[in-house]
Amino acid sequence: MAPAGTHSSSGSRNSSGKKAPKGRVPPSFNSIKSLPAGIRLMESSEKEGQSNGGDSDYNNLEGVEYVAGQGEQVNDDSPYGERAVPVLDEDSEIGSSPLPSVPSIADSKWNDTASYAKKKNVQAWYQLSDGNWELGKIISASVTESIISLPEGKVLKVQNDCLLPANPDILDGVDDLMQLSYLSEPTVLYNLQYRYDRDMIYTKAGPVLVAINPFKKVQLYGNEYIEAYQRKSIQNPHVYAIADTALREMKRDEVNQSIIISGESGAGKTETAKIAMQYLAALGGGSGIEYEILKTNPILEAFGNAKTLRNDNSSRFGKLIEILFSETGKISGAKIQTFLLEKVRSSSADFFALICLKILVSDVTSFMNSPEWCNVLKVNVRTIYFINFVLELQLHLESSYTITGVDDAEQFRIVTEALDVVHVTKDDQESAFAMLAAVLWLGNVSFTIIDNENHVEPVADEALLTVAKLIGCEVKELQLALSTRKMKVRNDIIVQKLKLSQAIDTRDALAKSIYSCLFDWLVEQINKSLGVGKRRTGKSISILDIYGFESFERNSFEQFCINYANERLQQHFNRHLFKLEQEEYIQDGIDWTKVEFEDNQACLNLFEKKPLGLLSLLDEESTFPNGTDLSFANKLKQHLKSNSCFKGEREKAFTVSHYAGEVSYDTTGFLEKNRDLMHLDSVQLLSSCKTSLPQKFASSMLVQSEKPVVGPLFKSGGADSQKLSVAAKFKGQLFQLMQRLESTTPHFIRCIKPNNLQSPGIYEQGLVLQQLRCCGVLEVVRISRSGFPTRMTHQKFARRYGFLLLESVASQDPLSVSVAILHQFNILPDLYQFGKGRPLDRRLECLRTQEIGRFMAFYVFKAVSEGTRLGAL
Ligand SMILES: Nc1ncnc2c1ncn2[C@@H]1O[C@H](COP(=O)(O)OP(=O)(O)OP(=O)(O)O)[C@@H](O)[C@H]1O
Repeated sequence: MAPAGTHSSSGSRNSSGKKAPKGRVPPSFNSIKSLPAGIRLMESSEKEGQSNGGDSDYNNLEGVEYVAGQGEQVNDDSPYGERAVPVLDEDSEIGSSPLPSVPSIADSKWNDTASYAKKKNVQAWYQLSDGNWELGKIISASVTESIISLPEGKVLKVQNDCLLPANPDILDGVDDLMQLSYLSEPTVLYNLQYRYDRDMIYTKAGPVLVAINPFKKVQLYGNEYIEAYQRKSIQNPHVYAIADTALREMKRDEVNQSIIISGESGAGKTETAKIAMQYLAALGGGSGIEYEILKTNPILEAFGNAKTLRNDNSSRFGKLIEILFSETGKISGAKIQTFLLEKVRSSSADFFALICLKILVSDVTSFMNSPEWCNVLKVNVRTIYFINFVLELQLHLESSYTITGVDDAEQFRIVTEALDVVHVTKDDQESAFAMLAAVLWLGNVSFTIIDNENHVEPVADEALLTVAKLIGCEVKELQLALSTRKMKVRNDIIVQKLKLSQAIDTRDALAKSIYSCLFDWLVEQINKSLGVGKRRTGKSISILDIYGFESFERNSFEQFCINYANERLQQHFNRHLFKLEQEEYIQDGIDWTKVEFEDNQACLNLFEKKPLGLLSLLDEESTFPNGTDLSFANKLKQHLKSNSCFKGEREKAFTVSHYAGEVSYDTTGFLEKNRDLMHLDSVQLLSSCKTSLPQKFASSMLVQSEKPVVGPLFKSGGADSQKLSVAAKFKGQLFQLMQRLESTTPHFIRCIKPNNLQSPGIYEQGLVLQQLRCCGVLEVVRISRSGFPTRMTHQKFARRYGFLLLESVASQDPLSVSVAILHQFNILPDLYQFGKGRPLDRRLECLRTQEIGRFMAFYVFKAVSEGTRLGAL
């Protein structure tokens, strides 16, 4: 697998061979390819070769006919409302497509159909040497080879098994990938690109919503659209549609819901989460609390996001926001939980410095105009530019920290206004900004060597004095905390002087701790403001915005944690979409061929197994005072070499086979980041401060270290704070999260980044494909299509179609009515199946309706759609 972060940009603008869109078509309320609005394909005049299914007459579109009044049925049982399935003749070639799975080049059916293809001037996908797919026209074909012409006039002779069939033009840009007759990597890529080129950034992949980041404003949002989705006058895939379904299902089933948004950095997760929140706020609002909830976004973004190489506004934390509803369906409050704030990202404190800068100093203009703020923060524009963290940061990013197109002064105003809305008092705001300024100034604290053993002392300059003033401590105390460490030896306390590197580490650790405590404190303030306390009565919708799978050239502890979290989330995804689906069929006695899917349990075991899993071994090594990154790597190789998901690499590296591909980790810094030690001297310093926030931070650090914990505690150097390892804490949070998600009905949104330049209009095939593979989109379509995507209770089926029966069977039970309908219209038995009925949920349903609820499922996609059947009837 090519690493996502290092993927070579082999794609190009509109690089597929299909004709480029003629100008941009603004998205209209009716999607151009939501075919259910009454289009059906007539039988092709030429049916030859239909049995092998790969030989449709793509160019013959005269057969498209409009059939009135067939697109209005809403399928209440479908997770995302009405299915947008093309209405096709029962035996039309699209309906009878034989390709429910993603064929590899080797499985191509092309050989069988080449001669027909040639005769009908069929098009096919051909993979170029750069990995991109192009659409070629078959000029001539033999049993094994074809001659194809590519868009730029190139003519090639290729092996037939290097070609993949293309879909007929009528399927260009369909709303749901499930509708594609030929489902393969190029057809999926092309369909998504077709839509993306027309600003239709949302596409369904069965039950999953795929969202492609447009990197520009698209006309798809706002009240008009919200109302249209609420009224269901628009059926196009959208985040609003997902939020609407979640809201309806929460009310209907009285079950908590979750919207799980994933994707790699810059793919659009946070924006998507905000769009979902916007919809929920519009529909469930009224009390005013929704306004507060929306205002949490600028605050968390200001304090927790940073400009990175991949995203100008990258969230450096995972976030779960649970929106609570009253029994009447109105928003009553919310609760935010954050995960693994990335203060560990860099040992040189540059990331959190960047965050501070974003709030404090990127707002240069307003600082110039605001002497009061400068006074509060003890900074001015000139000094800011000379702060060490900033210089380090500029070097690190090789670019300026300023973000093009962002009005800093306006952003600063938005953040302070949002803090007002969530009831953070002006005094608290001032203290919070002072803490950020202290973090920045700490970066400027320098040291002089005072003896020939390289011991140091902080220089009592402007930086040191300002930090002391901002946090409210004596300068002397600060100097001591940064240059000495108290050690307990038997009953005596020994004061050890620090060497330069130790002092720098201590300084940076203090800065990081202040920053992360400040972030936690802010989240706590927000939760207090949004909390419903005992008033909580109804259900909730949780929105999870969490970093996706990461694979870079160099992968460290952060990628290790992030990818572990993604393994768990992938299992959740698998469980819900594949496993539960299959289990349901088995329970219902539905006869179906088991569809295989990648189960990632083996990889999770590699991480979680005790005592010989990656996490346990990491914690064990972190507790050894003499443990090093190298000894950790060696231990892994010693104990895990026979594990099929693990591979030892040279020196300090190892490779894990994740569901999304292999990732090699470099263990450099693993132990230090996992221990994340905070020296007691620094905690004591903060608790001795006269200002309230540092005192609060100190006590929360102490509480954390004193908490009874399950997992290893770190105690090194005698007097250091004992605490849970970062990995153990992360695992605990992840387990809690999974438990919470397990009790909800999930809705999945997969965000895709179309290019690494963060620019509109560029669609890099390779990059998109890589992400589609990583998030299992192709797999989910394959599995959903090969099952029974439409299910109805017998009652519903009988109610809906019973009137079509020639003889009145009103007195009969719903099952008999259903059977009669299917028999009357000679519906082929392989197109549907009757279920046995569900032991629990269906029985409850029965109790509710006082009817015998038995369950029936029938094929939709393999041959006909529900709409087609109506047409046929
Ligand atoms: N629906 C959208 N419409 C317009 N622009 C968008 C949309 N979604 C994302 N963007 C643009 O892409 C940028 C990155 O999106 P976002 O911050 O949501 O990514 P992310 O997946 O949350 O990244 P990270 O994991 O780094 O936080 C946004 O700042 C915005 O400019």
